[in-house]
Amino acid sequence: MTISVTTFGKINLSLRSGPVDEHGYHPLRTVFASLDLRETISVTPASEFTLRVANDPAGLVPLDESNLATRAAKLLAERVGRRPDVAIEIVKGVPVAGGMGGGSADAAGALLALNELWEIGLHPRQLAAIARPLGADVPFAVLGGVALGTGRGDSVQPVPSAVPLHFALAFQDEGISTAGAYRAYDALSPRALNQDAESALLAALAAGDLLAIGAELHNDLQPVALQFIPRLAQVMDLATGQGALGVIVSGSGPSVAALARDADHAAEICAAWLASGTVSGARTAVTVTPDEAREASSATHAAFA
Ligand SMILES: C[C@](O)(CO)[C@H](O)COP(=O)(O)OP(=O)(O)OC[C@H]1O[C@@H](n2ccc(N)nc2=O)[C@H](O)[C@@H]1O
Ligand SMILES: Nc1ncnc2c1ncn2[C@@H]1O[C@H](COP(=O)(O)OP(=O)(O)OP(=O)(O)O)[C@@H](O)[C@H]1O
Repeated sequence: MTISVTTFGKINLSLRSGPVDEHGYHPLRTVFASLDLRETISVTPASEFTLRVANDPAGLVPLDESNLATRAAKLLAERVGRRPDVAIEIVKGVPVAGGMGGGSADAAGALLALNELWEIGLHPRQLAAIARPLGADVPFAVLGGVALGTGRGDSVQPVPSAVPLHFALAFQDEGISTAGAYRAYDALSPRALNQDAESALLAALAAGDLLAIGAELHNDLQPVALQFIPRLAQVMDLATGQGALGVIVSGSGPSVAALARDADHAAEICAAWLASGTVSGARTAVTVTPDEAREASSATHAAFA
């Protein structure tokens, strides 16, 4: 029997970070949103653990013990006291090292699929708690939707969002290491977190006010991404010139997200980017509702091999 689940890439509509703590992590307040960039994770009983990754032509995803889906499977097996005797297949849909949480989505997918296959019966909230040591973004990747992340970004509470948000996304060939981005951020001497800095964004999301949402998009890591890849400033200006309602670097970068009025407007921004030669790829994406995320992440099909 094979169990397949879909999990999603994300952007941070708002990301604010305080200075590094004694554990080398940064206290965050971030508003996550799942986008319809899909990772499919399939698990099948096997005599020993194996991992296959499809749709990664450049071979960027590690296949060793550092793979986040492998780590997730082994962590869950250990928690329930069994062998991780499973074959995992991942079909990538999120660009690797683009600041869009693809590896975290794979870890989340492995947890959700194995929870079904091994009939563990944990609630997604319990899986999100188990997921914390795998990475700060993994608890949100388990739950999906639109949510406020605090702590390291790993304490996640859903927030209301009234309308779908259409984005144009611009990708780059080179990646930015998340740890490297936070290290460079420290050199900017960040100040302590303001505890309600995202309240205007949350109000705009609840009201479905696209103009206000666009104006409130914010990323403290953006200056760092622009230092690493100065061309991103041009990419952002191009989207603004096309009438984007707001433009940000996604997470630790280097992907850029431009909020559009609707799907057609998002496609126009992508066309302008592709014509400019400043991006390695571009596509439109829309936010995924909590219901869609929940449905996709509970075993979508169980097929008998
Ligand atoms: C940039 C974001 O994607 C925004 O959601 C996340 O903050 C990063 O989440 P992630 O990739 O799951 O991060 P992890 O795998 O936990 O950590 C990678 C590295 O990022 C840095 N890190 C991450 C999260 C955080 N709150 N503070 C940090 O300083 C640490 O140096 C850590 O060694
Ligand atoms: N299953 C996986 N898929 C992709 N990358 C993985 C995976 N497991 C481990 N990695 C490693 O994690 C690194 C970051 O990959 P990922 O695509 O998750 O980046 P990201 O989207 O920038 O992450 P984030 O937004 O969470 O900071 C990759 O360079 C790769 O070495």
